[in-house]
Amino acid sequence: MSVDLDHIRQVMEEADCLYNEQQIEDAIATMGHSITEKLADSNPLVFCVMNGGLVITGKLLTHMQFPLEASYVHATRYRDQLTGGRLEWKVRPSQSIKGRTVLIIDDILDEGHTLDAIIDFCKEEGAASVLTAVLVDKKHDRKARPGLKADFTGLEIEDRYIFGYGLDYQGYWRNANGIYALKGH
Ligand SMILES: O=P(O)(O)OC[C@H]1O[C@H](OP(=O)(O)OP(=O)(O)O)[C@H](O)[C@@H]1O
Ligand code: HPA
Repeated sequence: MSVDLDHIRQVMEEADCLYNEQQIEDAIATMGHSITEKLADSNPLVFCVMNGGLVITGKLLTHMQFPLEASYVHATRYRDQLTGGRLEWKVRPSQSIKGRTVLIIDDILDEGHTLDAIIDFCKEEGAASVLTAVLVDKKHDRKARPGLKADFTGLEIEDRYIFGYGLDYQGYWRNANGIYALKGH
């Protein structure tokens, strides 16, 4: 499918900025501090959830100055759509997670099916403990289970379709240096 770049540019021009770069960087630094307090002595295995987790993971890692191993998993359920479908695993963890403390980092906890599936997988593989960190938690009552929360959350956002800082609109604007809400959604 060909992409209309004029549309992609227009989406950014019309979007509402919910958080600017400084607000997000401050939230990431606070998350890094909390994660360090909790995990500094646990030799964790840290997984970025590709693709959306790319930006937050890279930035968060520089606030985690203790021994850890960093790697990635790739799971997707939105595939350029505005609503989620079935979770598809593209890359599962390549190293053994048995007995390890695992930290999963993603851009967003929306309905939470993605994180839940990755948590279940890590537990089935014998992880000693599984913690989660997300840049944003979307406020609504459609969570995969009541009260679902990440262990570390950067920012809360209203119930709109958002992009920037790893989050995409039709595969674009993961590189936007703020968190933006799509006009009309
Ligand atoms: O909480 P949920 O409702 O499950 O949604 C959150 C997931 O959706 C997005 O991934 P997506 O499937 O769009 O793939 P992407 O990371 O490649 O954008 C996002 O990066 C999270 O992984
Ligand atoms: O609001 C969103 N924006 C981009 N990707 C997403 N994946 C789940 N929710 C969202």
